[in-house]
Amino acid sequence: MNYKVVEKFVSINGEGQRSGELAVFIRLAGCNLRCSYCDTMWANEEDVKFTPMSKEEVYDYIISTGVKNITLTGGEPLMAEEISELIDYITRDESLFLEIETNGSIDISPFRRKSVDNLSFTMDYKGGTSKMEKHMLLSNFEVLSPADTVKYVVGSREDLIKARDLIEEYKLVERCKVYFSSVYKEIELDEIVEFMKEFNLNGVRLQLQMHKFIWDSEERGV
Ligand SMILES: C[S@@+](CC[C@H](N)C(=O)[O-])C[C@H]1O[C@@H](n2cnc3c(N)ncnc32)[C@H](O)[C@@H]1O
Ligand SMILES: Nc1nc2[nH]cc(C(=O)O)c2c(=O)[nH]1
Ligand code: SF4
Ligand SMILES: [Mg+2]
Repeated sequence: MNYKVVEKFVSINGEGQRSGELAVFIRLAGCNLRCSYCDTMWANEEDVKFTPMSKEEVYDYIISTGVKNITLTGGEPLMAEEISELIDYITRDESLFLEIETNGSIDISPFRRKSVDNLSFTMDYKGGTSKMEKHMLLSNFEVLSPADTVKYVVGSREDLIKARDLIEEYKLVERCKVYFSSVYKEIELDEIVEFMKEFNLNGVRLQLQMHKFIWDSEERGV
């Protein structure tokens, strides 16, 4: 089985629990959603150029970098055929830590491995601004573990209000990490902070896409 790799690179992880640390990025082609704000829509085009790589070739590339954090992303990585083989192949090396960026529309339970503790999901909840909210699979909230993250990429107060409601309904802060991220340049960052203060959102963390402060926001391979 070959995976459609559109990008592979080492950078600083700009998002999530390991942001600021080095990470190897494996970006796969294709996505089942079309978020209004997607900053990687080029990877989802039908005719996007990719390098077909086997799980062994992906693993060998990862090892060649000497970097221990891996971010498997896309596009939507969990929609790739036989993706669990790649996930299992990478995580069998306990010196590596695999983080999967996923869009919240795909059931993550088949990929959860009880015995594996070097795998974490960073799962979006797509709010109204994305125009993809109807695709959210709420049952995923029951599958998340303390190692995982729910990421709300917010572009409006309505997105924030929905996030707050779900955080409360599913007691998410007790279940996993909860991050707010801004749709890039769509919402004033202090509006998010004021919202967190207004509703005493203890345990929720505001993240900024660090890589967009280091490089141009359109830059690829970073
Ligand atoms: C490109 S997506 C790929 C993984 C997966 N398809 C998803 O959406 O979670 C990686 C992350 O970038 C975020 N993202 C995409 N476009 C963005 C933007 N314009 N501003 C902020 N975050 C963005 C997504 O919400 C997601 O958390
Ligand atoms: N530097 C950097 N960090 C990231 N963390 C998650 C990313 C993603 O596109 O999934 C990403 C990305 O595209 N670049
Ligand atoms: S799910 Fe992720 S890759 Fe797909 S369109 Fe939305 S942000 Fe882009
Ligand atoms: Mg990105």
